Amino acid sequence: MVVFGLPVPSNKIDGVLENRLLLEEMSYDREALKRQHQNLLPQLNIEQLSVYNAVTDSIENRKQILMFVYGHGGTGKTFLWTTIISDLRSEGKIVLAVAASGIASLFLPSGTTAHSRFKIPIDLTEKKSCDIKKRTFLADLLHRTSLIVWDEAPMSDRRCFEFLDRSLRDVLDCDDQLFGGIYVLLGGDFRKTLLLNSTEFIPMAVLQNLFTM
Ligand SMILES: Nc1ncnc2c1ncn2[C@@H]1O[C@H](COP(=O)(O)OP(=O)(O)OP(=O)(O)O)[C@@H](O)[C@H]1O
Repeated sequence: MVVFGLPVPSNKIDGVLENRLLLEEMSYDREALKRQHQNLLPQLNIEQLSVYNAVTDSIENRKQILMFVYGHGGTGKTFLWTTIISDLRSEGKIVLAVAASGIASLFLPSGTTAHSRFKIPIDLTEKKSCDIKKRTFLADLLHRTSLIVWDEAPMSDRRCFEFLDRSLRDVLDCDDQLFGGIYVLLGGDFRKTLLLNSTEFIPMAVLQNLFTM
């Protein structure tokens, strides 16, 4: 760069360029996202808007939000996620959009499965946490993450949340806060659950205790 008289990138940018995971999350077309957000926001109904305001206010005020958005199919959860995600990503913030299944993740903007994103073990009986190590690209990404959106959450085994909680507390060195202090927005429909053993669900009472619903 110096030889060709070009500006040398700072060490900070070097870190981002090296980390493919971070680069992916920071390469969105922010102008296009801004336009998308400007188009979607005025269309939100009152309930969608109240969730939108709660999430954006909490991020602005740096007060952790743990929220569960419960709505049956077709009530506009994906529409709401897209509005929130386009807003935050247009401001350069990192939002990790995940879903319980691959099919559901396709409906989220740049969504992935929770298992793939957080390295949740396939066999949940074998381990006690996700395979996330400190000082890795994934740990760096999580350090910079503003919000996790987890769609179709009732379809995920409760151990997925427990493993992620445990791992984030460890990786983010924040043992006294749920999910290591990361803001978490869960959503889904309890009527759309797989026929699992009842001990594999997140009990409703636990959700009501920890999350705003
Ligand atoms: N506020 C809104 N204004 C206009 N259209 C909306 C609004 N909210 C939702 N929709 C439309 O309603 C339809 C269903 O919404 P959406 O897919 O977000 O529901 P969902 O709750 O995610 O459904 P599912 O749980 O089955 O995935 C979509 O076509 C979406 O564009």
